[in-house]
Amino acid sequence: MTNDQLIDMTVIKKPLILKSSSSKDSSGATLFWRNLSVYAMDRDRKTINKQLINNVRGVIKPGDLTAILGGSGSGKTSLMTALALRTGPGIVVHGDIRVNGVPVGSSYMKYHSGFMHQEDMFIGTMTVLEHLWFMARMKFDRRVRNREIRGKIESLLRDVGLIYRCNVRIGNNDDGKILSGGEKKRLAFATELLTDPKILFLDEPTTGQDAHSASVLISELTSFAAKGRTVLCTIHQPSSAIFDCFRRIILVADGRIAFAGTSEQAIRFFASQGYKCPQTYNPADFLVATLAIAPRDEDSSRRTAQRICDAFLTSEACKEVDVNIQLELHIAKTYHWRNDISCTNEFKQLQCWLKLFWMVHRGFMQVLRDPSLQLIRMFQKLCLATMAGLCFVGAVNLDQLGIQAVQGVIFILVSENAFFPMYATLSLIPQELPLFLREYRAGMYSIYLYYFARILSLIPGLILEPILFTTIVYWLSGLRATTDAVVLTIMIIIVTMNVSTACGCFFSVAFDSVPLAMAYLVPFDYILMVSMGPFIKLSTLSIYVRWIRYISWLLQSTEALSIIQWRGVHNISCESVNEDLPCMTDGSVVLEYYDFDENNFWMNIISMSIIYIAFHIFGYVLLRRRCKSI
Ligand SMILES: Nc1ncnc2c1ncn2[C@@H]1O[C@H](COP(=O)(O)OP(=O)(O)OP(=O)(O)O)[C@@H](O)[C@H]1O
Repeated sequence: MTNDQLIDMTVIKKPLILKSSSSKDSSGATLFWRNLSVYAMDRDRKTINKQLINNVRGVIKPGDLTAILGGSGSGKTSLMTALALRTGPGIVVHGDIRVNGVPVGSSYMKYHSGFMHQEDMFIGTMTVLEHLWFMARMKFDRRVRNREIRGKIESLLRDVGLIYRCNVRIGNNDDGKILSGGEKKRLAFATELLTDPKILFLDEPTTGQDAHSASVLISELTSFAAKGRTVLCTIHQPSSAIFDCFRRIILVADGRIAFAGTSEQAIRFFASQGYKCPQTYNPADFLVATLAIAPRDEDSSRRTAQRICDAFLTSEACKEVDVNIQLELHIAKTYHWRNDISCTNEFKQLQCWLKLFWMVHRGFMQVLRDPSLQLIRMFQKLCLATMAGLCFVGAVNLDQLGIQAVQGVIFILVSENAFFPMYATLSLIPQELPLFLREYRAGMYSIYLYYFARILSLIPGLILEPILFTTIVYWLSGLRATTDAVVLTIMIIIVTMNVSTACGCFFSVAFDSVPLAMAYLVPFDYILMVSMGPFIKLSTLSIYVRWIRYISWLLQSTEALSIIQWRGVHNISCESVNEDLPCMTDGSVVLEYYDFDENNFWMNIISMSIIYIAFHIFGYVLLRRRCKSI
C-alpha cells in the first residue's frame, strides 16, 4: 500500500467497530490499588533485594489523564509496571489491584490495556505503515477486515502527525531514511492506540521530544482520556503547560505516595506542610524538587520526603482516595454487571498460521532489507567462491594428485558453508531478545511461533547462498560432471549450512552475549574441524573424542560428498606417483583411505537431519527458559 493510496483512501461511511483486543466492552475502567508493595528479588529469587514500592494505594478513573511524578529513582516506573501487571520475573508484587472493583490478572491487562515503554523498540528496516499493519494483524480480532484496519491506521497516523511519513523506514541510526526520536515516540503511541485500550499506561512519553511535540502528544492523550479511557503516565519535568493538562497527579518519593489528587490540591497541601510554591516557579519542578533526594544532603532530604508522605496519609486528599476505593467496592458488589470484565473470551485471536505468516513476512523483510547483511554477504560469497574455485582450476584430475585436490575442494565446500553461517547467527537472539520479550509479554505471539518464524525466514538465504557458492566452486574446480553428483552435492551443502545455522541458533540462545557464546563455540568448532576427515584418520581418533563421529555433521557432510565423488570410479591413474608410494586406482580405496564407508551416504543425511532438529529443539527449550527467567 502506498502513501497516496492510504491518504486518498475512500472514507469509510459507516462508523468503524474495530474488534480489537479491548474494544468489545465500551464501559470505562476504574483502576484502584490497595496495600500495594513491590519488591526486587535477589538473583536466587528467594530473598528481597530492595523494596521498590512501599504499601501504597490510589485510584484512577476513566476520563482522567493522571501523571505519576517524582524524582529519578523514586519508583514511578516500578509503580506503573506493577499496576499494569507487567513486571519482570525478578519482581514480586503484593497487594490488591482491581478494575471496577474486581481483582484482575495479567491476562486482563494484556487484552485491555496498552503499555508504552520508555525505550522505543522497532525493527528499523520496516516502514511506519508496515509496522502498524503488523501490529494490527497481531493484536486485532481476526474478524476485523483489512479495510477497517486501513481506516484505523490512517486515522491514527493523521492524529499523531505521521501520515506523510507512513512509507518512511523507521530506521536505526546509520541509514538516511529514518524517523526522528520524537517521531518514533509518536509511532509507539499510535501502536498502543491501535487497539483502543481501556487503560493506557505510558512510561515517560515525552522524553526526547521538543516542547511543541510534547504538548501535541499530551493533548492527544487528553482527547484519548476524554473518550472515557483511563490514562496513566509517568513524566519527568513537565513544562507548566503540560502540567496543567493533567487532571490528577500522583507524587512518588522513595517508593511511597507523597500526594494524590489534583495539581491545585497538591500545591495547597505542600503549602500547608511549609513548602509554598513561588509564583514564578513551574509547580511540577517545585513539587518534584521538594521530594527529591539530594545527593549531598541525602538524610535530610529523605526525612523531608518521608514527613510529607506521612502527612499525606492523614490528609483530606488521602481520605478522598479511600472514599473512592470504598465506593468502587460498593458499586462492584451492588451492580454485578460491572463485574463482567473478563470479556476476553469473545476476542478471537488471529489463527496461528496467519500469525506465523506475518511474522515470517516481517523476518523476510528484516533479512532482505538489511544491506549490511545480505548484499555484503552475497558479494563475499561470490568472491570467495571464485577465488576458491580458481585455486583448483586444472588440479582435479583422475590421478593421485587429483585425489588430494578433490578432498581439498570438499573441505572448502563444507567449511565455508558451515563456520561462517554458524558465527553469523550467533548475534541473532541476543540482538532480538528485548523486542521479542516485549512483544511476547504483550501477548502478541507465543515463543514457539517466534522461534519457528525466525527459522523459516532464514531458510531462503540458507538455500540461495550454498547454491551460489557450490555451483561456482564446482564448475571452476571441475568436480565430477554428472547431474546426480552436482544436485546431490548442492543438496548436502544446503543441509550442512542449515545444520550449522541451527547450531549457531542454539549457541545464540544458550548464552547471554555473543563473546560468551564465541568462547564456547570456538573450541567446539576446533574439534569438529579436526575430525572432519582430511586431517586425521577417523580410526585413529583418540577415545576421548571418538563420540564426535556421531554428532559431527561436518564429518558426515565430508563423507557424503566424498562418496559422491568416488563411488563407481575405477580408473585413477598412477603415472605421476613415485614407485615406492601406494597407488589408489579405485574410488573405493580412496574412501577406505579416509575411513569413509560407501554405504553411509543416506545414513549421513539422516544423521544431519536429526542433528538439525535436535539443535532447534534444544534452542527452543533454552529460549523458553530464558523467557521465563528474564
Ligand atoms: N529490578 C530491580 N532490582 C533492584 N533495584 C531496582 C530494580 N528495578 C528498579 N530498582 C531500583 O528501584 C528504584 C526505583 O526505580 P524506578 O525505575 O521505578 O524509578 P523511576 O522513578 O522510574 O526512575 P527514572 O525516572 O530515573 O526512570 C531505583 O532506585 C532503581 O534503581
